[in-house]
Amino acid sequence: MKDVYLFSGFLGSGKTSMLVNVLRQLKEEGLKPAVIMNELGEIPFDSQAVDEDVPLKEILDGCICCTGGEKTEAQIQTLLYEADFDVLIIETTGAAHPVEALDAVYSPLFADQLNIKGIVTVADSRRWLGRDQLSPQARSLFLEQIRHAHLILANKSDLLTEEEKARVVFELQGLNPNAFILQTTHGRVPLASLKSLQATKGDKEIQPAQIGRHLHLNSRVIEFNRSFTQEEFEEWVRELPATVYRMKGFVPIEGMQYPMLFQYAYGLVQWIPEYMKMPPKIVMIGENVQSVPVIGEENRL
Ligand SMILES: Nc1nc2c(ncn2[C@@H]2O[C@H](COP(=O)(O)OP(=O)(O)OP(=O)(O)O)[C@@H](O)[C@H]2O)c(=O)[nH]1
Repeated sequence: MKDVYLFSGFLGSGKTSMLVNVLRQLKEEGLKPAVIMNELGEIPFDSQAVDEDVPLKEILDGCICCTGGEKTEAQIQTLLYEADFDVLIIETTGAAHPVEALDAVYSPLFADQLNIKGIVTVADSRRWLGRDQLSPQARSLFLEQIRHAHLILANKSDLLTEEEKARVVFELQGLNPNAFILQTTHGRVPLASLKSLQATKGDKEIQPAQIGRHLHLNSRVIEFNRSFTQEEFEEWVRELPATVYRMKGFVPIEGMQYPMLFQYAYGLVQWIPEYMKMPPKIVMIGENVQSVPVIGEENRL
């Protein structure tokens, strides 16, 4: 039997950071992991985080209504057929309801080959404290991801005071009294905590809330035809509406040879120099992102 973990969590909470960390630990133990990754947006950005020797299937989808169970089921089938692995990790998009994804894994097609260990939800601790700023639909999704988890990471704890950390754990435990909660930074979860999970059969009966269908999340690819200073770019980011939840990609910055890797999640911007020429574009994910004014577009009018 192959162990299966489902990684869930709101946009930008730290799922890919956790994935990278867990893959490393699995390899150190001599286990062979495989990954299924569903991403919103047309740029296969997160898959770069997975080493080439790890079998990987990805769905790049702009529309969350289409990232449903059938595709996951087909991906699992292909992996079982093509690849040799011991542990399967399924990273859902930050817009997915974890139980819908779990449903696909419980398919009778491979019930005798997969041992479903459980849902691990990464929560951005700061976003948890600021969850009232989310639209009601986005907040419901965030809460559902926590409610159905078997293990919760209260991630980004480096950004909180001791008092805030205690509050986050207390509140998360209140919402999901059955899950084990860990305070983490950069998704660093000990492999032993994952291994000790065993999803209860009762989860199969949970009716998916289908929240994703009502949450009008969309993604937009923004291409740049000029360079910016970091300051002007960050000023644009600061003025964006709160319904822009996530951005990632490559931005041409004045004085830098190649576009810099840029990440944005819940008010935090991260820049990392790139040593290869990556395409100067980012993906923006949120609600109604089509109407958001974009930096640099004034030149094209
Ligand atoms: N300060 C801080 N930043 C973090 C932590 N974990 C992740 N980040 C940053 O948060 C951003 C998003 O992290 P990812 O791991 O890509 O999040 P994700 O959930 O995979 O994102 P999506 O797949 O786009 O939903 C990146 O810029 C990370 O470097 C943490 O514990 N502390």
